[in-house]
Amino acid sequence: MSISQNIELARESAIGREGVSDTALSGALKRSEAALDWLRARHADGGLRLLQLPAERADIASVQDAAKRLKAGATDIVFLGTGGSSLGGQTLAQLAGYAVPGVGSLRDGPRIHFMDNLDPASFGALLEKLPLATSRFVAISKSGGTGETLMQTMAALSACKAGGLQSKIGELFLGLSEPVKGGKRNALRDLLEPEGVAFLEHDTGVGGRFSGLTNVGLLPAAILGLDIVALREGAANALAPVLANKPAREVPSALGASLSIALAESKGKTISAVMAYADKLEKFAKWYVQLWAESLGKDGKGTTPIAALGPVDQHSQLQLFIAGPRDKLFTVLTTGVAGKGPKIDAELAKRAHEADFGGKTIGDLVAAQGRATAETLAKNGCPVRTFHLDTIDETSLGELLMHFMLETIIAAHLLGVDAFDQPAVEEGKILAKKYLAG
Ligand SMILES: O=P(O)(O)OC[C@H]1O[C@](O)(CO)[C@@H](O)[C@@H]1O
Repeated sequence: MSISQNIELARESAIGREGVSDTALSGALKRSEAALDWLRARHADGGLRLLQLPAERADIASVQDAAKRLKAGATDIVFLGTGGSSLGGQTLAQLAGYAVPGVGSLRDGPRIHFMDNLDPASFGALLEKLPLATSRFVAISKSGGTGETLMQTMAALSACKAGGLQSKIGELFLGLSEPVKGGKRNALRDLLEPEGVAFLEHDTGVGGRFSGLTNVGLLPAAILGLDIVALREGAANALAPVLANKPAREVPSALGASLSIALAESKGKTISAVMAYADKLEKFAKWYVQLWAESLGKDGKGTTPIAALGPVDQHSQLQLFIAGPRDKLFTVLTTGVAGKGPKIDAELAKRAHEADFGGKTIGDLVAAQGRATAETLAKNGCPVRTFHLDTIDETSLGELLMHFMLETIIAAHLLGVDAFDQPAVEEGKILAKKYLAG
């Protein structure tokens, strides 16, 4: 295991009445045994594809090949897709420097653009400024029918055609969507295949928000030079305790889910705030928000996820976190940054009235801040669980993603909701299409 979870600062015995009682936690852990049995059964019968992914290697070569083809001669690679068709990829890409606050644009290699939000100004500017002949477009949609992705793809196609690149569309574009089956139409395929665009197949058994470790997330990761097998190996580390038939309290994902739901049910902690102390985990927190929200928010149930980044959000949300309503469970993620980064000159530190900064590294301060935030929250009666990753690499990130996917599935069992659908978002989509047509 390359990550460790600690829930001690979320217990009533440690922080007082706002913490989880032993009785409530034990009750939820007991109920989560059924979820673990279900996961083990689905792993054995292959009924939940997500659980096969950690051991899957058959698709690695096709992802590597596609990455190599896309990268050849490319100045820019544009990912078209939204929600789960983008966030997993962004999370992995950030490990290789994509969109790391402040320094993402300094990365070597092709520029990477994830156009996950639809905005006419951004997309218009992108198409105007991109060197289209050396750009590649990857259109990702499990269903093939998401309006935002179709709009982006059509606009990009038209721009390339207008730029005299009609004969090159097959080289410039790649699609990633479910295969057509049962006569069901797939709009993305209908749009791109007649132009000679090849497709990678979206795993039919893995929903968008759970697809970060399929080719949806692994393709951008491979383009950015990450070790995609190590991502899967990391995921196996999170799955191993589930499969090892351990009791729920020894399975980190079951313990996390039980803590969360026990605190929601017994102490009204209806908000789950994740605060990561690493720029490279900023997208991870956004990915978590979609995963938790779309999987659990059903039938009047669910808890509301919040993403925060440390230390910067100490200067933004922390006041509310510590002194606002007592409705949150905090998850603080720290990494082994002590001793890392630029070292501070002692003389300069004195002149800045911070003599104690002298001889310390930036990582020393960030490590101290992560620890201090968790302890301050706890001292103020706010339940906190901590995660520590010594290194943020492919193995630990793969483990982290799988941990949270398992935790979400187990939490859904505890709440009695279906983790894998999202019926409520369909209503707005239908109405938006009606307004557009009218
Ligand atoms: O991959 P698709 O089918 O384009 O869907 C994109 C996103 O839209 C949703 O279906 C609904 O918002 C998400 O669940 C999904 O990740």
